Amino acid sequence: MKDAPRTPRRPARPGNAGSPPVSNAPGLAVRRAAADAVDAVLEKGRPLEEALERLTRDLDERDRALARMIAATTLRRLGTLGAMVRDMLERGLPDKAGRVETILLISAAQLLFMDVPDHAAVSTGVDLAGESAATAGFKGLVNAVLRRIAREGKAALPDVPDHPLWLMEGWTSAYGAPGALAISRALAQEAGLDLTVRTDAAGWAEKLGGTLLPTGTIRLVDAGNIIALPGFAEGAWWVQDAAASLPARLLNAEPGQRVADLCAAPGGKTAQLAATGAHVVAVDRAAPRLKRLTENLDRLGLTADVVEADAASWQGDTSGGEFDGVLIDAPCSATGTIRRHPDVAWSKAPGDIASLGALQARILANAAGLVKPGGLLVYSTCSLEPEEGERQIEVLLAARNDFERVPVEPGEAGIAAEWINAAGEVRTLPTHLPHEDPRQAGLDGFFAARLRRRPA
Ligand SMILES: C[S@@+](CC[C@H](N)C(=O)[O-])C[C@H]1O[C@@H](n2cnc3c(N)ncnc32)[C@H](O)[C@@H]1O
Repeated sequence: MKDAPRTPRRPARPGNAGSPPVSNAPGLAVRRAAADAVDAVLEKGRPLEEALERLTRDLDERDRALARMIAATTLRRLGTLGAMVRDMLERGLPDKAGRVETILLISAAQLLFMDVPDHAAVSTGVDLAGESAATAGFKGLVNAVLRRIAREGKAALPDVPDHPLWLMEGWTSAYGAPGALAISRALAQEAGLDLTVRTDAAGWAEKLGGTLLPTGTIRLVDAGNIIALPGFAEGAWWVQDAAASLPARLLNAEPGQRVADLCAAPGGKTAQLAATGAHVVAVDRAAPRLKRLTENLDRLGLTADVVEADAASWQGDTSGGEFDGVLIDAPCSATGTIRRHPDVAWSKAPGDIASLGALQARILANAAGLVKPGGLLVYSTCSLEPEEGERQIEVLLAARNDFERVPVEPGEAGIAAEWINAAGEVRTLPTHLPHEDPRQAGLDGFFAARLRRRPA
C-alpha cells in the first residue's frame, strides 16, 4: 500500500555497541519490543503489525498482546503523550539522549491510558533506559519524569490533537476546524470489532453477544480471540468494518452477473460479492495477499476466479468480455482506518497522498474500460482525504462523458442520510454512528461513489 521512500521522523540513534547486558527482568522484554516497534514506525515508516510480528516472536501470547497494546496506545495518543512529555522535560532532551524519548512515551502511555500499575510502568521504563549505554545516564531523569506523570498527568492531559499537523490541516480544509478536531478525537479511540455475516444477522448478533448495526453489521466489544468465536470455523461471518461493507453492496450484484473486484485482497468485498451468487473475478497484484484471499474464501465456502495482475492495465479475462459490475477498492493512505491502525497516521507522509492519487487515477481510468454499457462501477477508498475520493471521481467524469453518477439513497444498505454527500456519494467518518461507549461508536472513514456507464 505504500511505496514512497520515508523520511526518518527523528535522527537515527546511536546503536547499542558497548551496552550493558540485556536484562530478562519480568515485563522488560515486553516494553523493549513495544519501544522497538514504536521506533520502527516513527523512524522507518514500517507498518506496526509487521514490526510487532518480528519483535514479539519470542514472547508468549499474553506478553505479545501487552506489547501490541502498549505500542498501539502510544501511537494512538502520540500527540497528547508527546506534549505531556515535553511539558515535563523543562529543559528538553539533548540529542545524545537516544531513545529516552521513546521510553518516556511508552511508559507514559501505560500510566495514562492503560490498566498497568504505576510502579510497573515506571520501573520497566527506568530498567529499559538502563539497558543501553546511550540511555543509562538518563535513568534518574526517566524516573523523575515518569513519577511526576504518574502523580500529576491524568489531571492535566494537554488538550492537543493526537495526529500530525499535515493531516489535521487536510481534514480542516475538507471538514472544517471543528470537524477535523472531532475526527481526530474519534480516531484516538480504539474501535470495536465489526463482522459481516452471510445470513441471519440478528440471530448471529444474539449468539455472539454483539450489537446489530443499521448496516446489518454485528459489532463486538472485547471480542477476544476471533478464531475461537462461534461461527468462525464454519465460515458464518468475516471481519469487516461496517463502512467497509458498503461499497460492495452499492454494486447490487445479482446471481449470474459477471463482476470484477479490482484490488481485491484479502477478499472482504470479494466474499460479499461471491455471496450474492454473482460470478466474481478477484484481481490483485500482490501474490501473498491473494493467497490469503483464497484461504478466506475457502473458509467461507465461497468461490471466485483469482487473478494476479496490475489493475491499472488489466484488460479483463478471456471468458466473457466486459463486466456487469466493477468494484475498485483502491490502494490508499488508509487514513480512515487510524482507529484500527494508529501507525498509519505516523508512517504516512504528504507525498504518499499524491503518489497514491496518481495510481488511483490510473486504476480508475482502466477499470472504466471494463464496464459494459449500462453496467455499474463502484470506486472506494478507506481514506479521509478528498484527493483519494471525491477528486478522483471528478477527474474521471470530466474525461468520460459516457459515465454518470448513480446517487446513493438514504436507507440503501442501511446508509444514513448524513453519510451521503451532496453528489450522492458515500462519505463515512469516524464521528458517525455516535454512542456513549466509544468502543461501540464510529465508522472507518470510507469514500464510495457509484457510476453507471450509459447504455450504448
Ligand atoms: C484496500 S486493499 C483491498 C482490500 C480488499 N478489497 C478487501 O475488501 O479485503 C488494496 C489492495 O490493492 C492492492 N493493489 C495495490 N496496487 C495494485 C494494483 N496496481 N493492481 C492491483 N492491485 C493493487 C493491494 O495489494 C491491496 O491488496
